[in-house]
Amino acid sequence: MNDNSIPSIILASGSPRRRELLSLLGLPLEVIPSEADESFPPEWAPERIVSELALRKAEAVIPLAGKRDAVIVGSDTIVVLDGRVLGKPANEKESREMLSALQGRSHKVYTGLACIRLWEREVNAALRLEELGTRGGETIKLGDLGQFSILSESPAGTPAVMAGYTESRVTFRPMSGEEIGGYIRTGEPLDKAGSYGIQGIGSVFIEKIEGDFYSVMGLPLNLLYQMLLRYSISPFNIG
Ligand SMILES: Cc1cn([C@H]2C[C@H](O)[C@@H](COP(=O)(O)OP(=O)(O)OP(=O)(O)O)O2)c(=O)[nH]c1=O
Repeated sequence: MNDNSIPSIILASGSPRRRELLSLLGLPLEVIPSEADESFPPEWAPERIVSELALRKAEAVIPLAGKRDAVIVGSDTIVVLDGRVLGKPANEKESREMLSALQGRSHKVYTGLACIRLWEREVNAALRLEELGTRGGETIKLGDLGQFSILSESPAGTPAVMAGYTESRVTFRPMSGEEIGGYIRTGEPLDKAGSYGIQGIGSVFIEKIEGDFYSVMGLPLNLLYQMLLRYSISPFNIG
């Protein structure tokens, strides 16, 4: 297989971190940021929030992607502490509150991932928008890291839409008020779920991580790899 026969991966995200991580796979890559609605009902479980938001982000890019051979990838990350969902902080005050709550203890990070296969030729274009409502297909577990489900299939049996999540646990060491203030002044926390970046200077506050580093950073490459294999796309077929 050469580069031309591999469908483009379209990353439905404005996140530079997700782009950086996805580019590690070495597959043909494009970015189309998604404008999807990211609200959710309060009763949703974390697994559902991130899976559905990842799918919504990917769906929103379908009309922009056009008709061609491609896979749209959407992702979403939340931090959960004592059952409370921490998204991105609205301002420095919220950032300080989040970091004060996270320091000296463990929390969970959930990252959702969704893939939608697009086909150029109508005959194979099984994906119709109404199919996206289909639920309840095969579910594949990835040990205790997470799982993904195949949500619809093409007539040829090719999985068209997949969505899933990973779950990791991150433990912060205790932080002083000065450390929290100093960290906020670096600007790193402001565009990140939970107000920290495990991949940046925030790493100095991390005591340990149980789970997947790249999931905490925003894109589970291991989960994505498993999904892409279902489309017969592998980074190891290149060259
Ligand atoms: C916990 C944590 C989150 N994050 C980031 C990943 C995500 O970019 C962000 C969570 O917000 P998201 O809403 O998941 O993503 P986004 O708005 O940045 O990008 P898009 O919706 O366009 O895909 O927080 C880190 O970079 N490091 C971390 O350690």
